[in-house]
Amino acid sequence: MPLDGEYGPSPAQWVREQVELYESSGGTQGTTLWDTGLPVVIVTMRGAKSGRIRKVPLMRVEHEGRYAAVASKGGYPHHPVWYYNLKADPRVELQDGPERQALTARELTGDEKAQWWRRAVAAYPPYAEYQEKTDRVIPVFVLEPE
Ligand SMILES: C[C@H](OP(=O)(O)OC[C@@H](O)[C@@H](O)[C@@H](O)Cn1c2nc(=O)[nH]c(=O)c-2cc2ccc(O)cc21)C(=O)N[C@@H](CCC(=O)N[C@@H](CCC(=O)O)C(=O)O)C(=O)O
Repeated sequence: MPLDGEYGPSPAQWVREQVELYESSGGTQGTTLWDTGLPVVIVTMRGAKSGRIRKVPLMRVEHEGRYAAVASKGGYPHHPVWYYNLKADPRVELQDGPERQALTARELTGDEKAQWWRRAVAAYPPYAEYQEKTDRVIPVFVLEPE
């Protein structure tokens, strides 16, 4: 069942604008992190408190049809609030370029997390710097088909 309801745009203009460009272009524009050329996906989820639809751009970390969602938030001391959304309702829709699919989020631990962390850092090396700069252990979810 698709995630529908009232959309709650990000209060961060650069994030809101990236979502708008990505979606309005059918996933042909706004698909990288600024001018880095590194690919971005859009993860749609339900707000844990508001019930509103939230759309969160994340770096694209993909392996054999599954994706990682890295709750780095630039190494800030606190988790991004979307972390709590996924804990409350793991159903997401992921847009990767023009492709959109329903996936389920599962928080990772242990060896599985370590494996996906290596993949994440390979895709976006600053993740390692973010983890260095905070005592917070950056959570990683895998987004996978049901
Ligand atoms: C600012 C806040 O955002 P956040 O959920 O903390 O997420 C912060 C960032 O992680 C988020 O903006 C990411 O998209 C930033 N970001 C990345 N963030 C990452 O953590 N990892 C990435 O790999 C990443 C890549 C990326 C690429 C492009 C880009 O444009 C942004 C990127 C926000 O949107 N707050 C809303 C509420 C959002 C929300 O989900 N509220 C919940 C309540 C949640 C709760 O409080 O429990 C609800 O609706 O019920 C508000 O204040 O109105």
